[in-house]
Amino acid sequence: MSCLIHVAAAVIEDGCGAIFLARRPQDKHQGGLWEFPGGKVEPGESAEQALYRELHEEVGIEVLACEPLIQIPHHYPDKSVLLDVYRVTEFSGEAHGKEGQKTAWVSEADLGDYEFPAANKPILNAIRLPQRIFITPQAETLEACIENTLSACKRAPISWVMLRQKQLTLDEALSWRLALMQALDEGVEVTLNHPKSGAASSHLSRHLSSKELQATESNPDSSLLGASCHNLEEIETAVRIGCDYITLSPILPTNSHPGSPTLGFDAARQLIAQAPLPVYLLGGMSEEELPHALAIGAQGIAAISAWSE
Ligand SMILES: Nc1nc2c([nH]c(=O)n2[C@H]2C[C@H](O)[C@@H](COP(=O)(O)OP(=O)(O)OP(=O)(O)O)O2)c(=O)[nH]1
Ligand SMILES: [Mg+2]
Repeated sequence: MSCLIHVAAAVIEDGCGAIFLARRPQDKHQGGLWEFPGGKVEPGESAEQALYRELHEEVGIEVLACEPLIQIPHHYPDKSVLLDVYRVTEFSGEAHGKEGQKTAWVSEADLGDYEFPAANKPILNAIRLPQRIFITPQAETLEACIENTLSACKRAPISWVMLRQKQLTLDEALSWRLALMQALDEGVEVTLNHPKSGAASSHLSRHLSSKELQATESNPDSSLLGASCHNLEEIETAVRIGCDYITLSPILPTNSHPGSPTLGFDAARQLIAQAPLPVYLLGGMSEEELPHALAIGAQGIAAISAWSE
């Protein structure tokens, strides 16, 4: 860990859906690529202090409010960095390229048009992914599944649903997914968690069990891919095959697996620190646990019963 260069970087938001980017000078490491402004944490500084200083020096703003977004350890051939990324939600001053660098306010949807250093892929995922994943409880019928999901969406601002109905064939699961999408508000993502999902058409958001993860060579297309992980080895596999996010479980005891060993928040925190991708805590999670999950660096929580009656 000691050879990692600690860097504080900022996702500066204008409150209307745009994010401020700067272009790295040609002569610097990763030169010519777009970046989230920031720089190296100096000895004696906290990451947050470095963030405030760098944003004052590089883009001429004073940070008024920020929150941790994600930490990414990344190894380039020539150096290793630990990107400590914060969301800057309030600031004073007008952001501009104080050191002559090119800058742009870019809408979240257009971030994909910009070329970033390789370490930044997880930042882009952390920006676009929500804090909650609702996993559908096993349902006898499609109608019951829709009903369960709609009622969960009424209890919390859920914009991501994982359709997990292991009793269905792949074709049935695909048609349930379409029906579910039609029943939900526009913009709610439905990810398929099914043992045969690899055989479905590409461009489908999919979630792999840890067993399927072991059998997957790489992310074959650019669609959103996630995996269930329980330990560091599985996390490393998920990163290697190009997963966009993972769930980490079991965090706390659950009714569905009484007596099973759990990770707890401390082990989860240590695993998250080593995971260069957004992590959702799973197992015994509820709205009350969400702030705790965010505080240890998780992207959010995934749950079945948290938002059910
Ligand atoms: N600020 C920033 N750095 C990034 C991003 N992605 C990424 O890989 N990096 C890497 C590139 C550099 O190796 C390192 C940041 O160092 P830096 O060159 O910005 O450091 P600095 O502002 O303190 O400038 P200096 O010491 O070179 O004068 O982190 C990103 O999005 N933002
Ligand atoms: Mg910099």
